[in-house]
Amino acid sequence: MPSRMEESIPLFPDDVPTADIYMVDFDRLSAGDKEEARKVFDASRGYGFFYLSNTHIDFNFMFDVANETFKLPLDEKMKYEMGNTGRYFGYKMSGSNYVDNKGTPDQSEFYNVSKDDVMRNGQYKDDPLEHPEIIKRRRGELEEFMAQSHRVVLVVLRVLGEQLGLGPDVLPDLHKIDRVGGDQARVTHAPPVSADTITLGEHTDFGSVTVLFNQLGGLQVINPDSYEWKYVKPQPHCAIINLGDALVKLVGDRLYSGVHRVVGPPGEQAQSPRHSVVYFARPNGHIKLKSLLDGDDGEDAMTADDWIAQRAKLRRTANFKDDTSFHASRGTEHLKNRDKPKLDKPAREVEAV
Ligand SMILES: O=C(O)CCC(=O)C(=O)O
Ligand SMILES: [Fe+2]
Repeated sequence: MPSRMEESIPLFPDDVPTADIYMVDFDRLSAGDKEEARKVFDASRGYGFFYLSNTHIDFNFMFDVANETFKLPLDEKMKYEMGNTGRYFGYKMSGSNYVDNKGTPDQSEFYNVSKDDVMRNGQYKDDPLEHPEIIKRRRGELEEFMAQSHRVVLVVLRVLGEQLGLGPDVLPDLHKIDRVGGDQARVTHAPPVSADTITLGEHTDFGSVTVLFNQLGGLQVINPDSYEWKYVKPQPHCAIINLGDALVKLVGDRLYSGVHRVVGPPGEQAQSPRHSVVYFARPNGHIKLKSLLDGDDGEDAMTADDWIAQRAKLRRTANFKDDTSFHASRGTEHLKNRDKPKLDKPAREVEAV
């Protein structure tokens, strides 16, 4: 039976182009089902996006967190603003990132919460970050949300590593939940705008694996063959999983980080403000983003922490100068008609995981 919240959400229209992406069952995937593993691998070399059902992640409370956080007065939220230096935790005000190569400001607010802060890892053990009361109050639930999301990410990494011939533990070992890094939970808000307004500009995610929940349409992903934008239709109770550039670097371009953006919700949904809830898993901060499959010595590779800081900083409107600074802010998304991910050795038969 649909929940009250779902009943009150206007229907996603059936006359807009939607991405034909796989639905994967997490219970079956984590039990070693080969067909589900094949779908994950195919998706990771196609759109770079797939749906995941049965994640067992308690995410509904995060929509309440989003609602209450973004309703706070701007001067309260600005106490936690992340600034222009590459710090990526705290509040991002609407307009502080840009959406295109002309520097057009975005229309999205974020509140990013660090996994290490919530779990009191490393420097946060004795010195946690300041947050609005609404976030502080929910620390226990946030910790649970992060742990459950991270568990899903580790299964996805294990399955992908096996199929690339890396073995099951290599990628999970670079994403230890109790080691410091840039992993974070995010809530977002965009005001009701028309479907041709870009609220969050075209990008690839910076990290390894993203676990996303949304209720309203507006997320669009590029079809890697036709290079056309397609909507990702929200599926009730399911996560949307996508890969980020840090993982693509670790596997030497053999997987694909989907290019995506957010526009105003389509059809009747356009009158609604839009929230989304995200967990971004990133490699542990000291990990060098070098290919694990090409004998790369990593001499010129950036660390995961430096990579995030560079991208976060250069996407800020305050740091936008011209087309050159715009291109410097990018991961792999500007490579129009990117080569299909390379796979110079055949994918290994998927083994029971
Ligand atoms: O709001 C969404 O559906 C996607 C958000 C997103 O792409 C991001 O925060 O990186
Ligand atoms: Fe994203």
